[in-house]
Formats: sequence, structure tokens, C-alpha cells
Amino acid sequence: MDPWVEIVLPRPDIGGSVHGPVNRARPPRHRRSMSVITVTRLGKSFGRVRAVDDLSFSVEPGAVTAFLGPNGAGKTTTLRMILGLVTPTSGSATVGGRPYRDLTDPLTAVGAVLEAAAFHPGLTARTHLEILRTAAGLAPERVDHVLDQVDLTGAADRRVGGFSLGMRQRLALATALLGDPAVLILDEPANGLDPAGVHWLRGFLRAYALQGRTVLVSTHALAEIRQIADHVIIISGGRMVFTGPLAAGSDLEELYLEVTR
Ligand SMILES: Nc1ncnc2c1ncn2[C@@H]1O[C@H](COP(=O)(O)OP(=O)(O)OP(=O)(O)O)[C@@H](O)[C@H]1O
Repeated sequence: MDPWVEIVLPRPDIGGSVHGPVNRARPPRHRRSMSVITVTRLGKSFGRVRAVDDLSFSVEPGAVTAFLGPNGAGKTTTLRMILGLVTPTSGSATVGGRPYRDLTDPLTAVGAVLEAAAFHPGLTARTHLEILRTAAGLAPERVDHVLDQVDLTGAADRRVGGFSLGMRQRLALATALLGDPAVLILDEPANGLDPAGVHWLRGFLRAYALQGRTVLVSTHALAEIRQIADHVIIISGGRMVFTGPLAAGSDLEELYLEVTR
């Protein structure tokens, strides 16, 4: 069966179990061995604030991993360290065995959507993507492809300055997808999306993981992520408080409240 068909169909296990038949599909082997995020004893201090404290985890391919924690827990700081945007005070973070900054082809290795994505307001969505595509030496058809993936084709030639929050979020996702990356790292990706957009995003991320790719999503939307996550990492005060698979029928909100109390 074409794996793409599977995403558009509702998962048989939505509404309780996260380990239904679709979830158990084995991703292609070549992807499984390549794309993995490893965080080892990672730490970051901003002056006297210990934002991330001796954090270790790994993110496996072929799954959606939810990265959760209260406000100020250190999620964004951790993601920024994985992406080489913040220098760790201690420890390391690698993607496919290498620090992000050492990746030879970062755009095809990792796509990321971080909070407050900034775009030049005078550029159209298409021009924004075209500039990045050209710089990265990607195939010309990638721009139309990602615009179509995020349902922005109709607004492609409008200036980004006039975009709504949800449209900006879609453009941020299109930007992340430009290199058809093996790893997706997303910080609150549903921000500003309308209900149809959130529904689409769930299916999209599920399908991405089913292709054997790695999906790491930081979010506060527990009910949403509960429907698609295979694995959960919860941090609090910069430290790991829970990591493990989501058991069938388990209550994520209850677990979250218990471990972050
Ligand atoms: N550039 C910075 N300078 C100083 N302190 C910072 C900086 N970035 C983050 N912090 C602090 O580090 C801690 C962790 O912040 P971080 O943004 O990583 O948390 P978070 O889990 O993403 O929170 P939220 O869910 O609210 O987005 C907070 O106390 C925050 O104030």
C-alpha cells in the first residue's frame, strides 16, 4: 500500500490506543539507521538561570516523539541547541551522529519550525522559498511542491507581510520541508492553525514518521499530540522527568500533571 494513502485516512486507534495497526508499520530500513537525534548530558545556563540541566535522550526514526514540559522547562533551549543556534554550557547534541553545525547538507538532513519564525514582509511566499531553494541547490520543483503540501499555493504570490498567523505557520512548515528532510523538529507547529489545519498537520506528521523519518514536536497541546505521538519526553526545570512510549489507553494529561507537579 502506498504509505501516503495511510495518512489521509483516520488512524484506527485515534481516541484511545496509540498502538494500532498503522502505528506498527515498519519504516524503511535505510531511514531507520540514519536519522536520529541524540542528546547527551546537555546543559545550558543563562547567567544564574539553569535552563537545561544534564539532559540525555534519543529520538528514534519512524516515530513521532512529543517533547513536553511546563513554561520555562527548557524545551526551546534544547531544540535550539540541537539546531546549533545556542551553544551548550555542557554536554552535546547530535543529528545522525554529528553536531548540526557539522552537517554537510543541513536543509536535507533537518527541517525545523521554531517559535516566532521571521520572514521578510516584502517578499512573497514563493520568493522567500525560491531564495532558500536556490541557496541550497535544491530542485526547482521543490518550491511548488512544498507550497502545495502546506496548502499555500493560492497565496504563493502574496506578500508575507499580509499573512495571517496560520499562513505564516504554514510558510514556516513549507520552509522546513523544502529540503525533504529526514528529521523534522517543530516547536508548537499548530500555533495559529485553524481546526482543518490542525487536522491536516496531525495526518501529515503521522505520515512523515511512517515513511521512516524522525519527528520531534514540542507542544503544550496534549490532546492533539496524544493522537499521533508514539513516544513522550517530558522535562521540567531543565531536567528529564519522564521518557517512554505512550501505552495504549494511557492518559497523557494525567501522566504529564503527575510528573511535572
Ligand atoms: N536567551 C536567553 N537569555 C536568558 N534566559 C533565557 C534565554 N532563553 C531562555 N531563557 C530562560 O531559560 C529557561 C527555559 O526557557 P525555554 O524557552 O527553553 O523554555 P520552554 O520550555 O521552551 O518554555 P515555553 O513552554 O514557555 O516556551 C527560562 O527560564 C527562560 O527564561
